Amino acid sequence: MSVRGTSFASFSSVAAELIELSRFCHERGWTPATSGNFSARLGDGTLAITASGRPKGTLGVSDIVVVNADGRLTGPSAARPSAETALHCQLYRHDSEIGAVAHTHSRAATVLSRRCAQEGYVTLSGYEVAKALSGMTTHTATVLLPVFVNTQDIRKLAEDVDAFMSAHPPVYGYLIAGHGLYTWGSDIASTIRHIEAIEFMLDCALLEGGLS
Ligand SMILES: CSC[C@@H](O)[C@@H](O)C(=O)COP(=O)(O)O
Ligand SMILES: [Zn+2]
Repeated sequence: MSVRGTSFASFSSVAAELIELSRFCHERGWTPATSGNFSARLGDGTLAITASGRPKGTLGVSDIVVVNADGRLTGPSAARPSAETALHCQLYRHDSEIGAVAHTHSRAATVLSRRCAQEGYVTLSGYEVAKALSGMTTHTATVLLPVFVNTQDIRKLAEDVDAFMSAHPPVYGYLIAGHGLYTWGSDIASTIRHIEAIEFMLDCALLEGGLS
């Protein structure tokens, strides 16, 4: 599928890739109702991001908006950027290698993040598919996903995520309790690989019924 192998040449090509990525996640049940949001870096330092409140299975190009590094619209638009734009901006600010970000509300991420909210992290250990994560070379490594308390204070959450990422690199993604998963990659192709791998491991962990 064309989601794999993205270049960040133009808004229209990035928008098409984001629409496809959104549909890909929606078809797998990872973005129920209008949940989830997706973004990618454009060549000029701005970001293309899904508009707020739109059903992620049927996005059109008018459902993708452009914001600057602070999350503000770069031009007139009938659509508002995602309510969680600040979480995307934090990631792009934190690491210049991040080229795309995906946020899902899958059943596994929702249940496991609630189950592990007290501990503050979900550990995914012993899964071969962990090697799909960039830089991960062995299934024996543990993927640790921090779990943050859910809040409507997105700016504060972004600060907390930033502090965690600075203190505990490398971070492949994070969970928000009862809410969902954020993950990212150097481009849309690696982001979709990461989200598939992490969602798969979360599904396995949910089936296995235990986590520490
Ligand atoms: C439909 S409830 C989910 C939202 O509150 C939010 O968490 C979400 O993921 C989507 O917000 P959005 O503003 O559409 O990007
Ligand atoms: Zn959300």
